Amino acid sequence: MTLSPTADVTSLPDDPFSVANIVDPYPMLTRLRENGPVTWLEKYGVYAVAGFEEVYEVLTDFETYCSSGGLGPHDIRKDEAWRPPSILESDPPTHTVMRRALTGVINPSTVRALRESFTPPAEELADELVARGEFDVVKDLAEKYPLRVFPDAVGIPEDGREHLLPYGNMVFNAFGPKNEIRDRAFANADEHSAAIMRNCARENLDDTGFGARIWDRVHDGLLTPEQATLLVRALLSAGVDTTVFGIGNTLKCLSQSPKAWATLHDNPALAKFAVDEALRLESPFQKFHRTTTAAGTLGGVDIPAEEKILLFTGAANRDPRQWPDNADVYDIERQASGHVAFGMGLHQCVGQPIARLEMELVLKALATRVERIEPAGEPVPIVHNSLRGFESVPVKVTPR
Ligand SMILES: O=C(O)c1ccc(-c2ccccn2)cc1
Repeated sequence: MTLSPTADVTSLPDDPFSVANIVDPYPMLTRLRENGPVTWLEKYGVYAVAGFEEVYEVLTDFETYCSSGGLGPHDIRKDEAWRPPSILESDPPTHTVMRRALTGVINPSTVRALRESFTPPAEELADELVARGEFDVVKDLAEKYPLRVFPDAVGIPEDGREHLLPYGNMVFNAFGPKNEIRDRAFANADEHSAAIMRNCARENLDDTGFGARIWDRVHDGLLTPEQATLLVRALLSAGVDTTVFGIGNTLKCLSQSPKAWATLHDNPALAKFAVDEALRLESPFQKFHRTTTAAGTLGGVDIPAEEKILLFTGAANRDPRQWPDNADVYDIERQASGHVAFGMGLHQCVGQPIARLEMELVLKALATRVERIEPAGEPVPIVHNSLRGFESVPVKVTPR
């Protein structure tokens, strides 16, 4: 039951899940930020939060704004969840043991060990594509590279990997309303889910990957078999689509900024800054929900308990109050760190070091081989309920 909004919140009729607002979200996001700290979205009966300060407050106050209601617009504790909840849809104390297990397996030191095996595929792909001179950043690189390295790092079999992108597409579209976009993603849901769940079982995981390391924590009593299964599912849910979009969005920004590419080409060590600025400007993960556990106020606006808050992390990352000089412009020299593209606080992305390694290696492989990159056609945005990315980003490259 959705209570009517309290007196001091203003309403907007905008539909953040309309095709128009997905294809070009930024005018609407500016309207939301300028409308005030919290906006009542009449169409969905949720409170929209788009300013950096308020988004940051919601992300870091996990007690008032909980995750166990799920990241979609309906509370999964009241409506049927489409799949058993896992670490993403959990709060302390349940969350604590799963997070401890996962960070024991995936952390800067275990990810550093991946650099050696993650580098050759990036360089082979870069060699191939630079030789071609013209290619599609998304179809020929962003959708290929993560699938060359990440499934092996988790330790899943070759068989069934074609379900990874479609499954991630379901997971992330499920953070939006039950609309056509979500329905299309769920067209072959059972087939994708069955294939992914098979690869979460210990017997289907090789002995060297992240999956087996998670299962080790069952043998030492930290996790139940159900928790281990769901943590491997978390890796397979979250570890592909987001990095595909991260690579695509970063190269889309760079292909449209000759100055930025020249700076990166002259100093490939700037790859990290090029990535952070792209994740700020075109955040792959644009929006998702939290649920209030008690009545409170946010930015001076009263919000009742058990209400859904729609967090626009993509809008927060473009807040001019946080990035004063031209927040809407790609500037590789900008100090973009501090953005919320990987979330913030308790649920901050565990896979962040893996995603960063993948994006850094792809950028360095291209930056050392390519003198100039330029658009060879208009990028085509993907129509998606929570992720921002492109179907295609055609480019033309001039070898060094
Ligand atoms: O526990 C899961 O299944 C799960 C965990 C994390 C995510 C996620 C969401 C947004 C960005 C990156 N990761 C999705 C699913």
